[in-house]
Amino acid sequence: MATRVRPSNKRCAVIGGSGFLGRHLVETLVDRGYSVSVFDIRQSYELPGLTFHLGDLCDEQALLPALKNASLVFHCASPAPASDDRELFERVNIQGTRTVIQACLEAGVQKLVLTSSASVVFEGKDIKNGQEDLPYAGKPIDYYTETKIEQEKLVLQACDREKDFLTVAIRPHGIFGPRDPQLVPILVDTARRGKMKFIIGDGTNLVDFTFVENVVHGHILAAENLRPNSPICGKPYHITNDEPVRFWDFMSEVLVALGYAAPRFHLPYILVYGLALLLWLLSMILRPVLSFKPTFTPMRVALAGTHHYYSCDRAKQDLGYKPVVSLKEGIQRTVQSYPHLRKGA
Ligand SMILES: NC(=O)C1=CN([C@@H]2O[C@H](COP(=O)(O)OP(=O)(O)OC[C@H]3O[C@@H](n4cnc5c(N)ncnc54)[C@H](O)[C@@H]3O)[C@@H](O)[C@H]2O)C=CC1
Ligand SMILES: CC(C)=CCC[C@@H](C)[C@H]1CC[C@H]2C3=C(CC[C@]12C)[C@@]1(C)CCC(=O)C[C@@H]1CC3
Repeated sequence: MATRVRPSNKRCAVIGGSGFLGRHLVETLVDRGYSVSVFDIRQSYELPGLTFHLGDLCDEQALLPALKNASLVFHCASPAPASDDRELFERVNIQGTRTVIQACLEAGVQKLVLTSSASVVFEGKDIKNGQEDLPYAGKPIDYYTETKIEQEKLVLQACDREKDFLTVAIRPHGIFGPRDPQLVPILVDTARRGKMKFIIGDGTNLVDFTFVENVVHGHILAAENLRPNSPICGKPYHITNDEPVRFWDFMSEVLVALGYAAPRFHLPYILVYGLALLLWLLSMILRPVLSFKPTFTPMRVALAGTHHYYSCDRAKQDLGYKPVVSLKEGIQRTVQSYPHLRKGA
């Protein structure tokens, strides 16, 4: 009879480990003595002792070698929200996540931690101190959100104590930090093109921005607390900095620290949202003949002009979560890591 090697509980795999969050997670896991294998469609760095497996997560045969002997898998791969490619999101976030679950079951993985998103409940309307029991967005604003909802449902529903397969979802919001390819680069690009002069709405809307190391901390706590008798099985958890801040204050602080002017003039939210919707419709209609990606998408305008901050009381209670880096320190460390994005650089 073939003997099944019992996976070590310090052996894990990170799907999407070449990405912004994935790489920070991998580095922390290695520091904490985990043996890590990375699965991604690209390799963005090297680290001693780390095994890289290149492949598409939609391909189970490519995934299986990366999951071999791992008791724990983190799934933090997704196409970038800016791609706005419906087919790609459906293939990777929905079909691909089914494949990840199937591969985990086949490889004897015991725990799966998904990086979901707090945006799964966001429909463009204010959310103040939102709890995890808010319903999923009935009318998600973009395909990214639509497929993140389905992805989270798939992973949480797959939690099965009988099969010795436990799952949990982490819902971060507005991740920022060194090497982030999205937040600071988009902001600086917008400023360099002279488009960061306006505040959408009255500028008082509160939002969560979460330093990447806090998100990593939340993921590892979830993994280490995921046991058959624990209350966290099959549940989602908000992970934020627990310091909601005005969206426009945060943007201004980063801009000014990098040498750019803070936005000053106000535009009515409804007007900008309407324009963004029109532009988006136009880009859809013209897609067969002309491809252009508007900076001001309805989702971005909604994120910039509404309240969206979340309670992480559930994570504090069930996971013992507490942010490890304050917003102030997170902003300082982030700004210092982008010398090439300073004005004049
Ligand atoms: N950045 C943010 O503010 C937030 C991110 N999230 C979630 O966190 C996760 C990580 O996001 P980031 O690190 O910001 O993104 P990222 O784009 O830096 O990393 C995603 C990684 O997934 C990989 N990937 C994409 N498609 C793949 C495929 N078919 N097969 C294998 N690998 C594939 C990419 O190559 C990339 O390395 C995602 O699931 C995202 O939805 C959730 C909330 C906020
Ligand atoms: C809180 C949260 C979920 C942030 C996610 C990151 C991005 C969605 C934002 C990072 C930079 C932001 C930004 C805008 C929208 C949202 C971001 C892309 C604008 C395009 C909004 C309209 C403007 O006036 C310019 C902004 C540039 C930066």
